[in-house]
Amino acid sequence: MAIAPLSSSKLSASNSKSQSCDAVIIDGKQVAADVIESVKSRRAMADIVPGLAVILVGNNAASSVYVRNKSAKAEECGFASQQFDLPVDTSEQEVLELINSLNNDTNIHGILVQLPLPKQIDSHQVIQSIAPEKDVDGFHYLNTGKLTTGDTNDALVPCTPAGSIQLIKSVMGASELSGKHAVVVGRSNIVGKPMASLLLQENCTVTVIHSRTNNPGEICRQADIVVAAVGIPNFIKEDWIKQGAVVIDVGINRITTDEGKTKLVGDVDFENVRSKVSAITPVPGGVGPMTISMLMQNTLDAAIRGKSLITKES
Ligand SMILES: NC(=O)C1=CN([C@@H]2O[C@H](COP(=O)(O)OP(=O)(O)OC[C@H]3O[C@@H](n4cnc5c(N)ncnc54)[C@H](OP(=O)(O)O)[C@@H]3O)[C@@H](O)[C@H]2O)C=CC1
Ligand SMILES: Nc1nc(=O)c2c([nH]1)NC[C@@H]1CN(c3ccc(C(=O)N[C@@H](CCC(=O)O)C(=O)O)cc3)C=[N+]21
Repeated sequence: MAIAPLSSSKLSASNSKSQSCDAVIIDGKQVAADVIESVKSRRAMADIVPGLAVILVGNNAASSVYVRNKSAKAEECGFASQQFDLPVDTSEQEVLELINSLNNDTNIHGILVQLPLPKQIDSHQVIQSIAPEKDVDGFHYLNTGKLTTGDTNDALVPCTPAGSIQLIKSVMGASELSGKHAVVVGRSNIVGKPMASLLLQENCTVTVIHSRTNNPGEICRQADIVVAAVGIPNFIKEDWIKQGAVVIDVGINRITTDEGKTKLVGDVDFENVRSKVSAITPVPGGVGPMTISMLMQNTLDAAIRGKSLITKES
């Protein structure tokens, strides 16, 4: 197994293709750690303490783990992190009031509401109530609008797609990405759609597959780049993949093995697909750690922009 360290991150096309029998397993933990190092040094240079508020409603076990990981990483970066654990029966109004107070809190630069929310709360209303400049998930209309129009200079871009692009760029130069056929499997607002927008911006030819797509395997087989964000284990099979493709597995699925153990797997049949690809992300250790790193990057960017606005106004 070849692990791609960041030092060899810009593998050339010929390089990656010659490894088609021995795929590069993209080391998401390493790329994510490099992003964190850059966040730490930029934070120190800017001499600010970014404030990140993470709101968790209810006690979903997986969500609690993610939220704890986010808060721990924020502290490691020198941020002030505040975690709000609200009971499962919290009303929408109570969440909106909390967000309103965080929107007005000058020590808070980033607000994240962990999804999914309990059914009495309309997640759409909640997300749109976050001040766009503090929307570090990049889910507010202003940020999604900026992304789809290509106005990404001061947009907050959704963390998972932003991290996935960075992983693709760790094995493919920007010029190589241009003109490639990228197939995104999944069209959610948090992964599939923003992923397609980012790939378009990299001049890829983009196809999005969803649950109503006819002949998904046939389409996927044409892809130079496959991004899988479906939520179904082993959804992407070996015969869906073109020789030498780059495969990014966003899926996070908890399955029970024959031995009765819980295991984390992606959406790609990793063991059978890996022999065909030039590069592939593992689960765990692929996109997941990048999501958290990009959240830290977005929070720092939001804090730096907030500071420069205050300086300009004063
Ligand atoms: N690694 C990370 O950091 C993150 C991982 N995830 C993981 O990524 C996966 C996707 O998440 P998310 O986008 O939120 O999930 P959603 O459930 O919101 O979206 C799933 C998408 O897959 C499509 N889909 C479902 N079944 C099929 C099918 N049979 N054929 C083709 N397409 C299908 C759906 O199509 P349709 O729209 O037609 O229903 C939908 O667009 C999950 O495993 C999630 O846990 C999510 C966020 C971050
Ligand atoms: N508002 C909001 N923003 C999100 O970004 C968001 C969300 N809600 N709800 C849930 C999904 C899922 N998600 C993950 C983040 C990190 C890992 C991650 O770090 N995964 C590790 C493994 C962690 C483990 O062992 O469980 C890995 O893949 O290596 C996974 C999934 C963010 N999401």
